[in-house]
Amino acid sequence: MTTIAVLGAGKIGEALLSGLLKAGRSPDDLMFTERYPERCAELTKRYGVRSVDVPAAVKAADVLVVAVKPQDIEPLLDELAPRVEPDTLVVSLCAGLPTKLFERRLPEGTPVVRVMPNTPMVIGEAMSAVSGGRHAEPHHLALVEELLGSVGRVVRVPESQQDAVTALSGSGPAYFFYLVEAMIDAGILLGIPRAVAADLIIQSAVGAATMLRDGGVHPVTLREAVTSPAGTTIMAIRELERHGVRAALIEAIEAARDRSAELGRAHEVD
Ligand SMILES: NC(=O)C1=CN([C@@H]2O[C@H](COP(=O)(O)OP(=O)(O)OC[C@H]3O[C@@H](n4cnc5c(N)ncnc54)[C@H](O)[C@@H]3O)[C@@H](O)[C@H]2O)C=CC1
Ligand SMILES: O=C(O)[C@@H]1CCC=N1
Repeated sequence: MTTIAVLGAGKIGEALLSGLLKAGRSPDDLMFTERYPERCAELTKRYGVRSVDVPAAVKAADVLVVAVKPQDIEPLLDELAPRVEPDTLVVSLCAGLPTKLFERRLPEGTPVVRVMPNTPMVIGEAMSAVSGGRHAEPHHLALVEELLGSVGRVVRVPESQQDAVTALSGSGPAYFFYLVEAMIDAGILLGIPRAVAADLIIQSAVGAATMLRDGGVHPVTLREAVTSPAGTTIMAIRELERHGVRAALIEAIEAARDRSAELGRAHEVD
C-alpha cells in the first residue's frame, strides 16, 4: 500500500487524513507532520495516525503531500531539499504555488503534482483539480488521481488554469456557506426561529445541489422552473439583480484568482 505523509495537518491536511481513513485506508499507511505538539496529540487521538518529523516522513513515505500555507513554504522546502529522494512523489495542495517552485528547490527530477482540492473532502465529496509538473509521469498522475478519487471527484487541468480553479472550487465551498449564512439571517428577519430557518435553507441547498449534479439540466432552466409569472421568486431575483449580486460574484472570484497568482509570484526568482 502507498504510504502517505501529510506535511502540515491544518484544515485541509486534516480533511485529507480524515477522508482517506473514511475511504478505507489504514492509519498505518498515513502519517503527518505538525509544528505544534498539542495539534499532533489531538490528531493522533482523533484518527490514530502517527505524527512524525520531516526526516522520518521523507524516509517512510512514498508520497509527500504539502499542506502548509503558501506563506510557510520556504522553511519547509529548506527542510525537504537535502532529504527528498528524486523518486519520492511530492504533491502540493498550496494555493498559488507553481510546480516549478518545488522543482527548483528539490533534487533534480523530483516528480511534483499540483492539486487544488476543497474541504468537502472530509465527507468524500471533494472537487480536486490536478496538474503535473515537468517530471510528473502518467503513473504519478494516476496515483494522485486514485488517492483524490477516493475522497471525491478529480479533474485534470493545465497548470495555467490552477489559479482560476483555486478561486472557483478551492474557495467555492466558502461562497456557498456565506450564502447559506445570509439566507438564514433573512429567515431571522422574517421571524422564523434560527434552527427552523437553518433546516429550511440547508435542505433547499442540498436539494438544489443534487438537482444540479444529478439532473443534467442547466441552472437557468432549473431557476426558471421556480420562477412563476408575477410570483414571489421574480421579486427576489429583481432585488438580487438590482444589488449587482451576479457582478459581485464574478468580481469576487476574479479577486480570488488574482490573489492566488500573487501568492505564486511572491516566490518567483529572476
Ligand atoms: N482550507 C482550504 O479549504 C484549502 C486550503 N488549501 C491549501 O492548503 C494549504 C493549507 O491550508 P489550511 O489547511 O487552510 O491552513 P492551516 O493554517 O489550517 O494549516 C496549515 C498547517 O501547517 C502547519 N505547518 C506550517 N508550517 C509547517 C511545517 N514547516 N511543518 C509542519 N507543519 C507546518 C501549521 O501549523 C498548520 O496547522 C494552503 O496552502 C492552502 O492554500 C487548498 C485547498 C483548500
Ligand atoms: O483561502 C485560501 O487561500 C485557501 C485556498 C483555497 C481555499 N482556501
